[in-house]
Amino acid sequence: MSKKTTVKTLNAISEKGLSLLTEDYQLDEQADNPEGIVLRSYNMHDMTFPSNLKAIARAGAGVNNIPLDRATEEGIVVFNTPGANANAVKELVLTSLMASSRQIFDGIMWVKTLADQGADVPKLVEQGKKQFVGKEISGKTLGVIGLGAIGARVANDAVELGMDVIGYDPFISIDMAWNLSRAVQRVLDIQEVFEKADYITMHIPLTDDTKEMFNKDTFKVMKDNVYILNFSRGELVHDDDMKQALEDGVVGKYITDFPNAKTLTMKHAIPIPHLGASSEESEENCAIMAVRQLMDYLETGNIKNSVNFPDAALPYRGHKRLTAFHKNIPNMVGQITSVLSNFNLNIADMTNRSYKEHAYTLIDLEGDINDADFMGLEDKLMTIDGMIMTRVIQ
Ligand SMILES: NC(=O)C1=CN([C@@H]2O[C@H](COP(=O)(O)OP(=O)(O)OC[C@H]3O[C@@H](n4cnc5c(N)ncnc54)[C@H](O)[C@@H]3O)[C@@H](O)[C@H]2O)C=CC1
Ligand SMILES: O=C(O)CCC(=O)C(=O)O
Repeated sequence: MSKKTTVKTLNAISEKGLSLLTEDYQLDEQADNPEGIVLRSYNMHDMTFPSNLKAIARAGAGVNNIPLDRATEEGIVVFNTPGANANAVKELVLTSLMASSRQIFDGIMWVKTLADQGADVPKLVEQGKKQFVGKEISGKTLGVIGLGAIGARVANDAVELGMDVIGYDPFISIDMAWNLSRAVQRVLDIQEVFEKADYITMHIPLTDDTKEMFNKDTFKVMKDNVYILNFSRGELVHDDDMKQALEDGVVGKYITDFPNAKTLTMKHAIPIPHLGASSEESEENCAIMAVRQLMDYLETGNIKNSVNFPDAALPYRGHKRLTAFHKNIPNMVGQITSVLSNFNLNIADMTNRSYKEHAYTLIDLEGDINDADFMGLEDKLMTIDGMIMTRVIQ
């Protein structure tokens, strides 16, 4: 019996996805040395990668919880599931936008304080409700920073709700640009969003460039009483500056899906316990996509939706296949094919794709090849300068 491939989960992953793992796999939450890992927001930064680990599948969008550079250096592919939870996040953004604008959260908290007022409750409600007069969003300006899977959906639906929408994304993909409503006004300078918007929602990854993008300098430019929605990552906002801006009334409300000890005590902050992607549908979509991508890579070497390797695929026709991940430098393919010819192995098909400083080569080998024909092949390939990882799939 051939050895099963071990997959470990680091968070609760929907059964709809995990049940796709066939009998060739064993799912083991305690495994020390799995070939694949599936996770959601688990922080992997302090984790040493197991020696057998080949792939990490993030059931979700953000990958700031995974040490990408280290994974790349160790030849471990990292996947995410673009768009799979975007509708869930969009719905919660729009819910929060409307609910906060109508002071629903404050109103609910207040009305609960009347619990011991007996028959007077209806009268007190009618007297007290004037504290919670809100604003309609129709006709107001929404600034959307980041027009990817979530931002584009939020922008389009906000247009349908009667808002004037300004969008900023200097790196927008062609697909997203096509999907964007023509009523969304795209701007090239983020300052324009800060200056004009009554509500600002951010849908960007956390990177060195975006960290604390919302700070006292950017608050200075914004309209007084602007509402800020953060369903992206807590670290995009400078907490102390936000606290001050809320106290000064520069920011009217801060709705954040990423509570921490500071935001929980901020006046006018509305903390949500990271529920953006927590819908049944989104959890299933993400798990199914993550597990499929992981299995495809482990079984065929094909890559789709990686954040650190190039996407690459060859139709898998049962050939013995060699995969190699290496530096994107001249003559790597030449050196690989030369090693193959020294081993008397003939190429049936191949592809080579690059992403930034790295490249990935998939080679199908022709004919009936025995295990013995591969003896020493991977060791030899690993002696090529710039080679990071090789794998024979048989
Ligand atoms: N609250 C939650 O549960 C969830 C949070 N997220 C967060 O939302 C973020 C966005 O998710 P998606 O829309 O699915 O990702 P995406 O990759 O589809 O879109 C991100 C967009 O941000 C743009 N962008 C990057 N840097 C930018 C910058 N400096 N200024 C303006 N635009 C910039 C990119 O060009 C891209 O279009 C994720 O990175 C993650 O951190 C995602 C899913 C669930
Ligand atoms: O898995 C989750 O609940 C978090 C989703 C998220 O933050 C993301 O996809 O970036």
